[in-house]
Order: sequence, then structure tokens, then C-alpha cells
Amino acid sequence: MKLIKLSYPHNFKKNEFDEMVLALGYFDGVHKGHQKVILKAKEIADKMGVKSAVMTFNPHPLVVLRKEIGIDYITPLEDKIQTIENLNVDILFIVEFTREFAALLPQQFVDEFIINLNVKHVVAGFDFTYGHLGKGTMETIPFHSREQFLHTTVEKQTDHDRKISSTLIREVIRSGDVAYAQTLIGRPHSTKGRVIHGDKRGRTIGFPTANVEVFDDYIIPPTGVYAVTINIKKQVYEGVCNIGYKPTFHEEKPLKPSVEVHIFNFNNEIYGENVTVFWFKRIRSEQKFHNVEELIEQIKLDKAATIQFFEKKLV
Ligand SMILES: Cc1cc2nc3c(=O)[nH]c(=O)nc-3n(C[C@H](O)[C@H](O)[C@H](O)COP(=O)(O)O)c2cc1C
Ligand SMILES: Nc1ncnc2c1ncn2[C@@H]1O[C@H](COP(=O)(O)OP(=O)(O)OP(=O)(O)O)[C@@H](O)[C@H]1O
Repeated sequence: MKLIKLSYPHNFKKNEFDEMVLALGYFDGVHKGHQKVILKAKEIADKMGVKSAVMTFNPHPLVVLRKEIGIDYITPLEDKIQTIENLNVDILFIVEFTREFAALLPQQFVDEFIINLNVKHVVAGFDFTYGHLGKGTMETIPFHSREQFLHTTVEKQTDHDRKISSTLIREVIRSGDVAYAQTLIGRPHSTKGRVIHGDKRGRTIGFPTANVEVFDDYIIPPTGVYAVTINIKKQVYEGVCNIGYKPTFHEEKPLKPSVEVHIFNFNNEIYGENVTVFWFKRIRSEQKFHNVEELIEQIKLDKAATIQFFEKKLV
């Protein structure tokens, strides 16, 4: 997949590009609704015998327009690129989202970022908007197209009558229902991070854990215990993860919750490794136990529940 970064204004001319079909949207999560849009663009491109392309924006418009300091992403940019690449798209345009770009009139956006890139067909969802204040819609697109391209609108993709959207998925992850997030995304939610040193208490209680410092801009589930897999040096392992403050040991709540995975059948040294955690199922909430023995008994049960979950999944 070819990656092309654009900002406004850009100097590209129509004749610098092959003809293409373009899917448009922000695409955080590359969820099932997004996949429908992108795969539709690919299908039309294949029929026309031209290139397939996706256009996304970075950073999130809210960061620029409402000056939100940071936004938690389902798929930060690097993951979004990888996931779109896995859909076998030919070209990915990443448009720098700035105040100047957001101020473009709908016709200017279409002229500069669709017609001037030699796009022959646009695909977007029923609620896609473009141009200043989102004034351009799929109804206005034929008017702004200057008869230079056609368009296809993808109908609303729903789950139990609710639109599948990045906003819904963020809410679902924040509620802890990572299994439902997987249903909506079409893949388990995943977060990347680095293995750091913890208090080294884990091994003394019989459950050594990899402490994962999650990279900043991921949305992570709430505190609790989860069935996970962890990808280390391209190998996937099953495990049980606690996100939390370890109230059994800490009188004072630490600043940030820790993310620690007890990896099954594993005892390699992995400090400093970059890993990916895939979230499959919430097992329970984090608790303060009276003593370490009670905690150990509970972790044994968590481990058994997780092993059972993964066994059932394979059947
Ligand atoms: C599956 C699992 C469940 C856990 N549940 C709790 C819990 O409910 N309450 C708690 O205080 N600590 C819980 N812990 C955290 C342990 O206290 C922690 O792993 C241990 O103190 C080691 O910490 P360290 O990595 O900082 O050395 C859990 C850990 C695991 C692996
Ligand atoms: N459920 C859906 N059904 C059909 N099209 C969708 C669906 N969700 C998103 N799209 C389309 O996919 C593209 C990218 O969507 P975008 O990321 O802008 O919105 P979203 O997933 O609805 O997120 P948000 O919650 O931020 O509105 C747009 O063209 C949008 O219309």
C-alpha cells in the first residue's frame, strides 16, 4: 500500500495520479461499518480496473477544533494504517487536519482533495460530511462533483438497531465489554505497549506478570480482570490480565492503573519488549482482598475461567 501525506494547500496535479476509487472518512477503529465502506470502494475499483484508495485525517478533528488535549483512539494512526493495509487497499491518503483545512468550503474540499487527485468514484457512509461545518453531505456530492466523478453511499450498518460507530465502540470499551467491542469492530480490540519492571511481587505469589506500559493514546478498558492474548516477538500467547491499582497492596491509589498480564506457559525475560495485548472477555472487577492467600485463590479461579474461555472459543 502506498502512503501519501497531504496537507492544505497541496501541489499535486490530477495527471500525477492513476484513476482511482476513494473511500472517505476518519475511520478510527476500522470497524465493521468502515470495512463495508472500504471494501465497497475496492469492489468498484476492481470492476473499473482502477486503483482503490482510502482518505483519512489526522489528528482527530476534535483535537483541532475543540482543542481537546488528547483523544483516546481505538486505532492510533499506526494501527489504522496497518489495518487498512490488511484490507489490500492500493493507496492511503493521510490528510493533516488543521484549522485551515477545516475552513475549506465543501466545493474547495471536493476540488482539491477529490477532483485534483484524479478520483473517479467516491464511496462514503450515509452520514459522511465534508467542508466547513460539515455542510457537504452525500446529497450535495453530485452537485459539487462537477460531473468529474460518481459516488456510492453505503447504508447504515447496525447492531441491534444501533449504528456501529467509533463513538459507540469507545463507550463499549470504556464499559469493559471488550467481547461486544470485538463484535462491533470485527477483530478484538488491541493495545500496544512496552514491558516494564513492576514491583516483582507477582513471582513471589506464584503468578509472575508482564507489566505493560500502554502507549499513550490508546483507549483502555476499565480496571478489572480480562482474558487476553499477548503478541510477543510475533508469537501469540494466552493469558489473564489485571488492569488496576492493586488495592490489596496499596493504601494509596497510584496515579495510573497498571496493566499486567500473567502469560500462560511462559517464563522468558521480556523486559523492554514491545507487545500487543488483545482484549477478549471481561472476567470480573478488581477487588481489595483481606490477605494475599485470598488473592491467590481468586487468581487461580481467574486463570481457570480464562483457560475455559479460550478452550470453548476453539470448539
Ligand atoms: C489475574 C490477576 C488478577 C488480579 N486481581 C487483583 C485484585 O483483584 N486485587 C488486587 O489488589 N490485585 C490484583 N492483582 C494484582 C496482583 O496484586 C499483582 O499481580 C501482584 O501484586 C504483583 O504485582 P507486581 O507486578 O507489581 O509485582 C491481580 C493480578 C492478576 C494477574
Ligand atoms: N455504521 C456505519 N454504516 C455505514 N457507514 C458508516 C458507518 N459508520 C461509519 N460509516 C462511514 O464510514 C466513514 C468513516 O466514518 P467516521 O469514522 O467518519 O464515523 P463513525 O465511525 O460513525 O465515527 P463517529 O462515532 O466518530 O461518528 C464515513 O464515510 C461514514 O459515513
